[in-house]
Amino acid sequence: MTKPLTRDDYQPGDVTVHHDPRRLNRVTRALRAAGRNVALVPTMGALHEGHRKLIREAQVLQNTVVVVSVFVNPAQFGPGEDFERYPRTLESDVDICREERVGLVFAPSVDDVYPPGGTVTVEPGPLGEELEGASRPGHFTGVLTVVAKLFNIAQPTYAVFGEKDYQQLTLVHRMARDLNFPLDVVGVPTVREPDGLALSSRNRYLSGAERHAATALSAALVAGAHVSALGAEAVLKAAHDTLAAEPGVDLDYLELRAPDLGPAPENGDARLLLAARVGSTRLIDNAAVLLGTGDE
Ligand SMILES: Nc1ncnc2c1ncn2[C@@H]1O[C@H](COP(=O)(O)OP(=O)(O)OP(=O)(O)O)[C@@H](O)[C@H]1O
Ligand SMILES: CC(C)(CO)[C@@H](O)C(=O)[O-]
Ligand code: BAL
Repeated sequence: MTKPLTRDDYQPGDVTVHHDPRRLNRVTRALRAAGRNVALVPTMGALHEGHRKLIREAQVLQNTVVVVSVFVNPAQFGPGEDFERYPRTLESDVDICREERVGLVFAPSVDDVYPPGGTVTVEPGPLGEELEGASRPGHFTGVLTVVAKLFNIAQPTYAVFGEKDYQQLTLVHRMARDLNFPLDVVGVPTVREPDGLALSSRNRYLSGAERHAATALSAALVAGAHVSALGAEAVLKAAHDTLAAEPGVDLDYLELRAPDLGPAPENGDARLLLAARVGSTRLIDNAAVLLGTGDE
Protein backbone atom coordinates (compact mmCIF):
# COMPACT_ATOMS: atom_id res chain seq x y z
CA MET A 1 0.00 0.00 0.00
CA THR A 2 1.28 3.46 -0.88
CA LYS A 3 1.27 5.70 2.20
CA PRO A 4 -0.20 9.23 1.94
CA LEU A 5 2.37 11.95 1.25
CA THR A 6 3.53 14.34 3.97
CA ARG A 7 4.85 17.88 3.48
CA ASP A 8 8.39 16.51 3.86
CA ASP A 9 7.83 14.15 0.93
CA TYR A 10 6.29 16.52 -1.57
CA GLN A 11 5.04 20.08 -1.32
CA PRO A 12 3.10 21.17 -4.41
CA GLY A 13 4.44 24.54 -5.57
CA ASP A 14 7.93 24.05 -4.12
CA VAL A 15 10.88 21.83 -4.93
CA THR A 16 11.51 18.97 -2.50
CA VAL A 17 14.98 17.40 -2.46
CA HIS A 18 15.31 13.69 -1.73
CA HIS A 19 18.55 11.77 -1.22
CA ASP A 20 17.17 8.38 -0.22
CA PRO A 21 16.03 6.17 -3.16
CA ARG A 22 13.36 4.40 -1.03
CA ARG A 23 11.86 7.72 -0.01
CA LEU A 24 11.79 9.04 -3.57
CA ASN A 25 10.23 5.76 -4.70
CA ARG A 26 7.52 6.04 -2.04
CA VAL A 27 6.73 9.60 -3.17
CA THR A 28 6.57 8.87 -6.88
CA ARG A 29 4.47 5.74 -6.33
CA ALA A 30 2.03 7.77 -4.23
CA LEU A 31 1.86 10.41 -6.97
CA ARG A 32 1.20 7.74 -9.61
CA ALA A 33 -1.45 6.15 -7.36
CA ALA A 34 -3.09 9.58 -7.07
CA GLY A 35 -3.35 9.76 -10.86
CA ARG A 36 -0.37 12.01 -11.58
CA ASN A 37 2.23 11.33 -14.28
CA VAL A 38 5.90 11.44 -13.32
CA ALA A 39 8.43 12.86 -15.81
CA LEU A 40 12.03 12.01 -14.98
CA VAL A 41 14.88 14.21 -16.24
CA PRO A 42 18.16 12.37 -15.47
CA THR A 43 21.21 14.65 -15.20
CA MET A 44 24.68 14.79 -13.74
CA GLY A 45 23.99 18.31 -12.42
CA ALA A 46 25.81 21.58 -13.24
CA LEU A 47 22.52 22.51 -14.86
CA HIS A 48 22.45 24.84 -17.87
CA GLU A 49 19.97 26.02 -20.52
CA GLY A 50 20.02 22.58 -22.18
CA HIS A 51 18.77 21.02 -18.96
CA ARG A 52 16.19 23.81 -18.56
CA LYS A 53 14.86 22.91 -22.00
CA LEU A 54 14.52 19.24 -20.96
CA ILE A 55 12.66 20.35 -17.83
CA ARG A 56 10.35 22.61 -19.84
CA GLU A 57 9.57 19.79 -22.27
CA ALA A 58 8.80 17.58 -19.27
CA GLN A 59 6.50 20.27 -17.79
CA VAL A 60 4.31 20.40 -20.88
CA LEU A 61 3.56 16.67 -20.71
CA GLN A 62 0.05 16.20 -19.35
CA ASN A 63 -0.57 16.18 -15.61
CA THR A 64 3.07 15.61 -14.69
CA VAL A 65 5.22 16.11 -11.64
CA VAL A 66 8.81 16.60 -12.85
CA VAL A 67 11.64 14.78 -11.08
CA VAL A 68 15.19 15.96 -11.88
CA SER A 69 17.88 13.52 -10.78
CA VAL A 70 21.34 14.93 -10.08
CA PHE A 71 23.93 12.19 -9.83
CA VAL A 72 27.49 12.02 -11.14
CA ASN A 73 27.55 8.33 -11.95
CA PRO A 74 31.00 6.80 -11.34
CA ALA A 75 30.12 3.69 -13.35
CA GLN A 76 30.10 5.57 -16.67
CA PHE A 77 33.55 7.16 -16.25
CA GLY A 78 36.67 5.26 -17.30
CA PRO A 79 40.08 5.47 -15.63
CA GLY A 80 41.70 8.82 -16.42
CA GLU A 81 38.36 10.50 -17.21
CA ASP A 82 37.00 13.51 -15.32
CA PHE A 83 34.86 11.87 -12.61
CA GLU A 84 36.70 13.65 -9.75
CA ARG A 85 36.83 16.96 -11.56
CA TYR A 86 33.20 16.91 -12.81
CA PRO A 87 31.40 20.04 -11.51
CA ARG A 88 29.18 19.42 -8.48
CA THR A 89 26.88 22.39 -7.88
CA LEU A 90 23.84 20.94 -6.12
CA GLU A 91 22.82 24.18 -4.39
CA SER A 92 22.57 26.18 -7.61
CA ASP A 93 21.03 23.16 -9.39
CA VAL A 94 18.22 23.16 -6.81
CA ASP A 95 17.80 26.94 -7.32
CA ILE A 96 17.40 26.35 -11.06
CA CYS A 97 14.90 23.56 -10.40
CA ARG A 98 12.94 25.89 -8.11
CA GLU A 99 12.91 28.59 -10.81
CA GLU A 100 11.66 25.99 -13.30
CA ARG A 101 8.92 24.84 -10.89
CA VAL A 102 10.33 21.30 -10.67
CA GLY A 103 8.46 19.26 -8.03
CA LEU A 104 11.22 16.87 -6.93
CA VAL A 105 15.00 16.72 -7.07
CA PHE A 106 16.62 13.35 -6.47
CA ALA A 107 20.26 13.71 -5.38
CA PRO A 108 21.46 10.36 -4.01
CA SER A 109 24.96 9.48 -2.81
CA VAL A 110 27.09 6.92 -4.64
CA ASP A 111 26.47 4.40 -1.84
CA ASP A 112 22.69 4.94 -2.08
CA VAL A 113 22.76 4.07 -5.78
CA TYR A 114 25.43 1.36 -5.57
CA PRO A 115 25.16 -0.45 -2.24
CA PRO A 116 28.19 -2.71 -1.73
CA GLY A 117 27.98 -6.15 -3.29
CA GLY A 118 26.09 -5.26 -6.49
CA THR A 119 27.23 -7.32 -9.48
CA VAL A 120 24.40 -7.13 -12.05
CA THR A 121 24.61 -4.56 -14.88
CA VAL A 122 22.73 -3.74 -18.09
CA GLU A 123 24.60 -4.65 -21.29
CA PRO A 124 23.92 -2.29 -24.19
CA GLY A 125 24.71 -4.79 -27.00
CA PRO A 126 27.00 -4.10 -30.01
CA LEU A 127 26.04 -0.42 -30.41
CA GLY A 128 27.45 0.17 -26.94
CA GLU A 129 30.93 -0.55 -28.29
CA GLU A 130 30.76 1.80 -31.26
CA LEU A 131 31.23 5.59 -31.54
CA GLU A 132 31.35 6.86 -27.92
CA GLY A 133 31.65 3.28 -26.69
CA ALA A 134 34.80 2.68 -28.76
CA SER A 135 36.51 5.64 -27.08
CA ARG A 136 34.96 5.06 -23.66
CA PRO A 137 34.88 1.28 -23.07
CA GLY A 138 32.16 0.32 -20.59
CA HIS A 139 30.60 3.80 -20.70
CA PHE A 140 27.18 2.68 -21.88
CA THR A 141 27.03 -0.25 -19.48
CA GLY A 142 27.46 2.38 -16.76
CA VAL A 143 24.89 4.70 -18.33
CA LEU A 144 22.22 2.05 -18.92
CA THR A 145 22.72 0.49 -15.51
CA VAL A 146 22.19 3.79 -13.72
CA VAL A 147 19.30 4.79 -15.99
CA ALA A 148 17.61 1.43 -15.29
CA LYS A 149 18.08 2.04 -11.57
CA LEU A 150 16.64 5.55 -11.90
CA PHE A 151 13.66 4.16 -13.81
CA ASN A 152 13.01 1.59 -11.08
CA ILE A 153 13.45 4.15 -8.30
CA ALA A 154 11.40 6.98 -9.82
CA GLN A 155 8.83 4.81 -11.68
CA PRO A 156 8.36 7.53 -14.31
CA THR A 157 5.64 7.73 -16.92
CA TYR A 158 8.06 9.70 -19.13
CA ALA A 159 11.86 9.97 -19.21
CA VAL A 160 13.37 12.97 -20.98
CA PHE A 161 16.85 12.95 -22.62
CA GLY A 162 18.73 15.35 -24.90
CA GLU A 163 19.70 14.66 -28.50
CA LYS A 164 23.12 16.14 -27.67
CA ASP A 165 23.95 12.67 -26.35
CA TYR A 166 22.37 11.03 -29.39
CA GLN A 167 23.85 7.55 -28.94
CA GLN A 168 22.78 7.59 -25.28
CA LEU A 169 19.24 8.56 -26.30
CA THR A 170 19.20 5.76 -28.91
CA LEU A 171 20.41 3.17 -26.40
CA VAL A 172 17.95 4.30 -23.71
CA HIS A 173 15.12 3.94 -26.26
CA ARG A 174 16.37 0.40 -27.00
CA MET A 175 16.73 -0.53 -23.36
CA ALA A 176 13.18 0.65 -22.60
CA ARG A 177 11.91 -1.41 -25.54
CA ASP A 178 14.06 -4.52 -25.04
CA LEU A 179 13.61 -4.69 -21.26
CA ASN A 180 9.92 -3.67 -21.28
CA PHE A 181 10.18 -0.56 -19.12
CA PRO A 182 6.60 0.78 -18.98
CA LEU A 183 7.41 4.39 -19.87
CA ASP A 184 7.84 6.73 -22.84
CA VAL A 185 11.32 8.01 -23.67
CA VAL A 186 11.18 11.61 -24.94
CA GLY A 187 14.06 13.14 -26.96
CA VAL A 188 14.74 16.89 -26.97
CA PRO A 189 16.73 18.76 -29.67
CA THR A 190 20.13 20.18 -28.75
CA VAL A 191 20.26 23.67 -27.26
CA ARG A 192 23.17 25.73 -28.63
CA GLU A 193 25.06 28.93 -27.86
CA PRO A 194 24.46 31.72 -30.40
CA ASP A 195 27.70 30.71 -32.22
CA GLY A 196 26.52 27.08 -32.52
CA LEU A 197 28.43 25.37 -29.69
CA ALA A 198 26.19 22.75 -28.05
CA LEU A 199 25.65 23.57 -24.38
CA SER A 200 27.44 21.10 -22.14
CA SER A 201 28.49 21.07 -18.50
CA ARG A 202 32.02 20.39 -19.73
CA ASN A 203 32.16 23.68 -21.67
CA ARG A 204 33.12 25.32 -18.38
CA TYR A 205 36.51 23.52 -18.59
CA LEU A 206 37.41 25.45 -21.78
CA SER A 207 39.87 28.37 -21.76
CA GLY A 208 39.03 31.42 -23.91
CA ALA A 209 41.08 30.13 -26.86
CA GLU A 210 39.63 26.63 -26.51
CA ARG A 211 36.10 28.02 -26.35
CA HIS A 212 36.78 29.77 -29.65
CA ALA A 213 38.25 26.60 -31.22
CA ALA A 214 35.27 24.54 -30.02
CA THR A 215 32.95 26.34 -32.44
CA ALA A 216 34.56 24.20 -35.18
CA LEU A 217 32.52 21.20 -33.98
CA SER A 218 29.10 22.62 -34.77
CA ALA A 219 30.55 24.45 -37.80
CA ALA A 220 31.65 21.05 -39.17
CA LEU A 221 28.13 19.67 -38.77
CA VAL A 222 26.69 22.72 -40.53
CA ALA A 223 29.26 22.42 -43.35
CA GLY A 224 28.37 18.74 -43.79
CA ALA A 225 24.62 19.36 -43.76
CA HIS A 226 25.09 22.16 -46.29
CA VAL A 227 26.33 19.73 -48.98
CA SER A 228 24.16 16.79 -47.97
CA ALA A 229 22.36 16.69 -51.32
CA LEU A 230 25.71 15.63 -52.84
CA GLY A 231 25.87 12.48 -50.71
CA ALA A 232 27.85 10.92 -47.88
CA GLU A 233 31.36 11.47 -49.25
CA ALA A 234 30.78 15.20 -49.72
CA VAL A 235 29.28 15.53 -46.24
CA LEU A 236 32.23 13.82 -44.57
CA LYS A 237 34.78 15.81 -46.60
CA ALA A 238 33.17 19.17 -45.82
CA ALA A 239 32.98 18.34 -42.11
CA HIS A 240 36.57 17.02 -42.04
CA ASP A 241 37.90 20.10 -43.86
CA THR A 242 36.20 22.40 -41.35
CA LEU A 243 37.70 20.53 -38.41
CA ALA A 244 41.15 20.32 -40.03
CA ALA A 245 41.18 24.12 -40.41
CA GLU A 246 41.06 24.49 -36.61
CA PRO A 247 44.37 23.33 -35.07
CA GLY A 248 42.94 23.54 -31.56
CA VAL A 249 40.61 20.60 -32.26
CA ASP A 250 41.81 16.99 -32.13
CA LEU A 251 39.18 14.79 -33.81
CA ASP A 252 38.29 11.48 -32.22
CA TYR A 253 35.60 10.31 -34.67
CA LEU A 254 33.37 11.71 -37.37
CA GLU A 255 30.76 9.30 -38.71
CA LEU A 256 27.59 9.25 -40.75
CA ARG A 257 25.00 6.77 -39.59
CA ALA A 258 21.33 5.97 -40.07
CA PRO A 259 19.01 7.71 -37.57
CA ASP A 260 18.96 4.47 -35.50
CA LEU A 261 22.79 4.45 -35.68
CA GLY A 262 22.90 1.50 -38.09
CA PRO A 263 24.92 1.91 -41.35
CA ALA A 264 24.22 5.19 -43.19
CA PRO A 265 21.79 4.96 -46.10
CA GLU A 266 22.82 6.24 -49.56
CA ASN A 267 19.86 8.59 -49.61
CA GLY A 268 17.49 9.99 -47.06
CA ASP A 269 17.66 10.66 -43.33
CA ALA A 270 21.00 10.20 -41.61
CA ARG A 271 22.88 11.40 -38.54
CA LEU A 272 26.33 13.00 -38.56
CA LEU A 273 28.11 12.44 -35.24
CA LEU A 274 31.47 13.57 -33.94
CA ALA A 275 33.66 13.69 -30.85
CA ALA A 276 36.80 15.77 -30.44
CA ARG A 277 39.22 16.90 -27.81
CA VAL A 278 39.68 20.64 -27.37
CA GLY A 279 42.68 20.98 -25.06
CA SER A 280 41.99 18.37 -22.39
CA THR A 281 38.19 18.60 -22.78
CA ARG A 282 36.33 15.96 -24.78
CA LEU A 283 33.19 17.26 -26.48
CA ILE A 284 30.54 15.56 -28.62
CA ASP A 285 27.95 16.85 -31.07
CA ASN A 286 25.66 15.56 -33.83
CA ALA A 287 23.09 16.71 -36.36
CA ALA A 288 20.45 15.32 -38.68
CA VAL A 289 21.31 15.38 -42.39
CA LEU A 290 19.20 14.52 -45.42
CA LEU A 291 21.51 12.65 -47.82
CA GLY A 292 21.29 12.99 -51.61
CA THR A 293 18.09 13.23 -53.53
CA GLY A 294 18.88 10.53 -56.08
CA ASP A 295 18.79 13.24 -58.81
CA GLU A 296 22.51 13.53 -59.58
N1 LIG B 1 22.81 21.30 -25.09
C1 LIG B 1 21.91 20.40 -24.73
N2 LIG B 1 20.72 20.36 -25.33
C2 LIG B 1 19.78 19.43 -24.99
N3 LIG B 1 19.98 18.49 -24.04
C3 LIG B 1 21.16 18.50 -23.41
C4 LIG B 1 22.18 19.44 -23.71
N4 LIG B 1 23.24 19.18 -22.92
C5 LIG B 1 22.91 18.12 -22.16
N5 LIG B 1 21.67 17.71 -22.46
C6 LIG B 1 20.98 16.56 -21.89
O1 LIG B 1 20.89 16.68 -20.49
C7 LIG B 1 20.86 15.38 -19.92
C8 LIG B 1 21.85 15.34 -18.81
O2 LIG B 1 23.14 15.50 -19.37
P1 LIG B 1 24.39 15.93 -18.54
O3 LIG B 1 23.97 16.28 -17.16
O4 LIG B 1 25.48 14.95 -18.74
O5 LIG B 1 24.77 17.31 -19.20
P2 LIG B 1 25.86 17.62 -20.25
O6 LIG B 1 25.87 19.07 -20.43
O7 LIG B 1 25.66 16.70 -21.41
O8 LIG B 1 27.16 17.23 -19.51
P3 LIG B 1 28.48 16.70 -20.12
O9 LIG B 1 29.29 17.90 -20.29
O10 LIG B 1 28.85 15.80 -19.02
O11 LIG B 1 28.24 15.93 -21.37
C9 LIG B 1 21.17 14.40 -21.04
O12 LIG B 1 19.95 13.84 -21.50
C10 LIG B 1 21.77 15.29 -22.09
O13 LIG B 1 21.62 14.80 -23.41
C1 LIG C 1 21.75 9.95 -18.40
C2 LIG C 1 22.81 10.26 -17.35
C3 LIG C 1 22.26 11.20 -16.30
C4 LIG C 1 23.16 8.93 -16.67
O1 LIG C 1 24.14 9.12 -15.69
C5 LIG C 1 24.08 10.84 -18.00
O2 LIG C 1 24.68 9.96 -18.88
C6 LIG C 1 23.83 12.18 -18.64
O3 LIG C 1 23.86 13.15 -17.87
O4 LIG C 1 23.63 12.28 -19.86
N1 BAL D 1 26.23 13.58 -20.96
C1 BAL D 1 26.90 12.30 -21.02
C2 BAL D 1 27.52 11.92 -19.75
C3 BAL D 1 28.98 11.59 -19.87
O1 BAL D 1 29.67 12.17 -20.72
O2 BAL D 1 29.46 10.77 -19.11
